[in-house]
Amino acid sequence: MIDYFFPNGLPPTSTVGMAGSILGLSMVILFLRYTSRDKYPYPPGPKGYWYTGLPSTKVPSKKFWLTYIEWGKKYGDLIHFTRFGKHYLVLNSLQAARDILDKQARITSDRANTQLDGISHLEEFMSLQPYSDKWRKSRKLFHQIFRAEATSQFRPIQTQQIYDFVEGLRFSKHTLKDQISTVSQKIMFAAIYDLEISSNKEEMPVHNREMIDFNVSSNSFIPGWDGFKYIPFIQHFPSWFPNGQLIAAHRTLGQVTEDGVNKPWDAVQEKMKSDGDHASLIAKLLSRTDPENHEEIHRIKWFGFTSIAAASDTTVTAMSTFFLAMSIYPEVQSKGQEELDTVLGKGRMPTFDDRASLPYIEAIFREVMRWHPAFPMGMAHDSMEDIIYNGYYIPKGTSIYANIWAMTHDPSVYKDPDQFIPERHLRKDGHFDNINSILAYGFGRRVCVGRYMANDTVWLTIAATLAAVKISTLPNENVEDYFSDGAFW
Ligand code: HEM
Repeated sequence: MIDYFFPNGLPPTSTVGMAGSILGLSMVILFLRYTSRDKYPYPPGPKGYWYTGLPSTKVPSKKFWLTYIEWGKKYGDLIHFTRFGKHYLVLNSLQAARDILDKQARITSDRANTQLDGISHLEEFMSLQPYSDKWRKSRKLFHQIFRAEATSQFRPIQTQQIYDFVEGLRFSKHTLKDQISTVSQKIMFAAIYDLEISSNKEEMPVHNREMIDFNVSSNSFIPGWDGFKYIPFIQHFPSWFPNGQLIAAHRTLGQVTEDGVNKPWDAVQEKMKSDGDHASLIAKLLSRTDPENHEEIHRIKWFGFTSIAAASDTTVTAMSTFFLAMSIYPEVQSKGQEELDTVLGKGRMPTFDDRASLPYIEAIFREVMRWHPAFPMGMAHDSMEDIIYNGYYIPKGTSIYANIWAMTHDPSVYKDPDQFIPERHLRKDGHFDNINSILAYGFGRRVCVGRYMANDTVWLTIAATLAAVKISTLPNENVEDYFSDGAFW
């Protein structure tokens, strides 16, 4: 009988002991989990049904960040709900975000990956990778390239492209939105691949656009909308099944992503063969990598497309926000232009070296980042352990969203938060808050790794545009149309 269970004889006592210990430990963990769960309630929030959780009709898809502010009036700064067994938590206050996402970053820096994300290759993007060795190695690579001291390498590219963009504002036949999107992508394609693109409608930038559009149209950034992905075996469900189109769309996205990664990569490989002087960032990274180190080469390949995808639309949103603000607040525009005229003299274009002498332009930049943060609710951080916070139980595996919008529009911190008031950032001592305090870049160990480059691009766009163009004279543009929904989507 015993032989039946252990055909190779009884296991050694140490193995039995170990198994016993593991069993015992598991029971203790289970016990602790249950006692934590029993002792501490989940944070308050709207209730749903067993398993399916909050119905999708109750999960807001438009201006969702505002809905959570409304819900906050009823439930408080922490709002909890479930969808298909997955726990979601929205943090409406900066204090809670600092406590949970910054101070406990060791256990709140995960990203959830599902079977569907594997189909669409989303798991290859550093921004979407779980908190793992794979992510750590990618993040290190990004950090080397985009850390504060290194981003000055991109300034010549940013300067040339932004000056050309400003020049084009006077006569270009393209819409403002296309011009902004083009310059944002031009900067990134030049910086990463040394590839010149002339329009956002070209094949390579379009792959990037399609990927972003997918994430936006599938509501990927909205707390709870990805709940269906956690249904077991969802990747095998037929297309007529609810959400079946989204499952099929993940397969299509897989192809888009592959093209997005491969096309510029192949173009760089060609250039490296045909042009001995080719010195793109990708080529430089490859030149110091062992050709047999396939893991590192794979990482560099995905570093390229991830940078393009992460940078383009976020930067576009910040730039567009600036144009919107200037068209609505002409007095702010005039003040910025006066400062430029006084400090630089009429007709001189600003450079990065002028930044410290232009406090009002700096204040406009800070206000742009506050007024319409590009990612109003950032990206979800998943918890890797159970957390007890302020007497509430946040289970392991909860997707935690910081409501950045709520924090940058907190009336107790910002008077008249919906108004665009650069003066609120000017202090008597002439100093500004550390650039890392800009909440639009997120939190903890997942904070935007490209923020120093983004600061440069957005700041120079503001300064150069105000130095050369009066925004109300843009040809037949109603800038507000670009923000039909309060942010770029
Ligand atoms: C105004 C422009 C930008 C804004 C507002 C912005 C905002 C953000 C936010 C909110 C996150 C998520 C942070 C979190 O999880 O807490 C993020 C992540 C990221 N951003 Fe940016 N971003 C901008 C530009 C850029 C640029 C220029 C790059 C260049 C490469 C970049 C690369 C990334 C990457 C790779 C991540 C993922 C980091 C990780 O998961 O470890 N971003 N960004």
